[in-house]
Amino acid sequence: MQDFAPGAAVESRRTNGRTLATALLDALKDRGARQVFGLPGDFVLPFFRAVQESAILPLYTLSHEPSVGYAADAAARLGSTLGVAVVTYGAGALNMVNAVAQAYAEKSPVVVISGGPGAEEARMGLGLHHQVKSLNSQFEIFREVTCAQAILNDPDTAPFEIARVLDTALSMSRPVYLEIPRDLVDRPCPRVPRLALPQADATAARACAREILDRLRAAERPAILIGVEARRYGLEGKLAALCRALGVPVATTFMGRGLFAGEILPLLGTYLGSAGEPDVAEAVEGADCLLMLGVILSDTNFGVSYRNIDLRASIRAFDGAVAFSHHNYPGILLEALVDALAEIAEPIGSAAAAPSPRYTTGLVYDDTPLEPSDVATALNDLFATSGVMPIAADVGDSLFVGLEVCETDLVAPGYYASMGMGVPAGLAICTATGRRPVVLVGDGAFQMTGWELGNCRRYGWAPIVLVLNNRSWEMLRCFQPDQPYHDLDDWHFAQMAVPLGGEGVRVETRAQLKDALAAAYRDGRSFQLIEVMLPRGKTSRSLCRYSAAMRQLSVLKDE
Ligand SMILES: Cc1ncc(Cc2c([C@H](C)O)sc(CCOP(=O)(O)OP(=O)(O)O)c2C)c(N)n1
Ligand SMILES: [Mg+2]
Repeated sequence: MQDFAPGAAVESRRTNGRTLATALLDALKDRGARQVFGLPGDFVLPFFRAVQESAILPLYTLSHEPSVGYAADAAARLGSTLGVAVVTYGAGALNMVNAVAQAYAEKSPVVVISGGPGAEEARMGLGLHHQVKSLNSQFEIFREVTCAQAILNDPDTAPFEIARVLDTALSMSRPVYLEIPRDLVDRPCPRVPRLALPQADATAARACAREILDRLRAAERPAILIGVEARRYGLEGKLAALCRALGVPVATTFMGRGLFAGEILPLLGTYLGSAGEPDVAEAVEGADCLLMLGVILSDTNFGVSYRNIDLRASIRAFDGAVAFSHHNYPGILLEALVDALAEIAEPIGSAAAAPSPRYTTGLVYDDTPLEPSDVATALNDLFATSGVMPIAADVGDSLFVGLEVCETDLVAPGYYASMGMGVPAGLAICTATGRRPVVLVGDGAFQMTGWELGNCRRYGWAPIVLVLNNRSWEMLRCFQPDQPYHDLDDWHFAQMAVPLGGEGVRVETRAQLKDALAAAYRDGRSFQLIEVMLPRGKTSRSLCRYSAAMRQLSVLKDE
């Protein structure tokens, strides 16, 4: 049982008119949540009413629960804070499991709040609508994709359960699950206490930092690889300063793409193994001491390299521990380690703040038919003159086109890689940052959640949405070229934009794309859908290299 901050017990006897619902909403806001995404149902209507009437957090509803989960996940990533998804019991919550699984795999602190059966109806002994097997089935399903869970069925313990679950979401940076019985929503409830957060062991962090620096100093070719925890724990500024002080070359992982936008540090670029820039691969794979900070050891981060990284010569700080080749330091939070390293940092290498990695610009204005990488070049040209915009990229070639756009904030599921996040994440960027995003999404992924654009008008959202329409599941065709089921029909998405409340245009040439982007940038009154027609069988340079490397690797493994 975790300790509570002093005075928590005293506070617990005063409710000050708070209810279980408003105590939960206050606790979410106190811990950094900025909005609630949701889709109601009868089990959660009482809680929805409390969200609406209390106005503690703004409420945005979307049209399908996977999108609610993706939007809450994106809001969490963008703000390095809690994202909130409120859904009904059964049909709603279980519809969102995949999005929450993605948040778990990619370390995003989404708070799932599901309405649940009240005590009386639970005792009726009848199967309830939306119930699957037992009344606890949903709780058990979410246990597998979250790091902490609670059913708030006891108002006396509810404040402490809420504190335990929310503070675990923040410290682990992973999703959590709260079920709120619909007959308890308005029950009086004291303020949710602040837990006494686990104190970082500064002595251990300093000892670990000294050992790391000794190893980096002793190495001939040290390198640093930084992953998503840098964003999840809001450490990009501290890490950029540390890397400048050390003078060691830095790369980000595939999932860490978009980190350090606007920061100055010796950043080589994104490590993509043999599918990326050779000099970046050489620096990472050839390092005789690779310091990995906040990196998920996944196939998408490391799976495409001819040379396996020598993990025995690497040091990995992840999930609150630091692993060396033959020993570990448990209980070292990343921020405590970065602070300890910064205390003793000195120049080890001579890698100066590198010029920003190379990105293609100068798309020729002519009638040449478009290819996927032209989209990145056109965006780089736009950003060079108008300033960068945050990007949400879906899975398919749009994920790889996003790699070819210059450094900017990027939300993309680069590891769990579920389709459907692009448009909902773009809508979340509108609410979480107040900035106008660019969404990169393929036609297949747009068929899944693109319709959420129909919610833009009532909330005043105006994303620029680039639908890469190759009438194909093209990324799958890269892996399996000879099947007709990768061919999709032409859905003419641009023609659907106006009925959904936006503007749409179909483009086929480089000149048409440049004109459409310029017009979309000028028109912030509604969402702007640009349907980019692309040939089947053509992919971006990055996806082409990635799939070639995957094929080459599978050939090598078969030999
Ligand atoms: C929810 C979901 N379903 C299926 C997949 C498998 C899958 C891909 C990955 C490998 O798992 S890439 C891809 C095709 C994407 O098509 P589209 O959006 O049109 O993009 P593009 O044509 O650029 O490929 C699928 C179906 C997935 N990642 N996520
Ligand atoms: Mg496609």
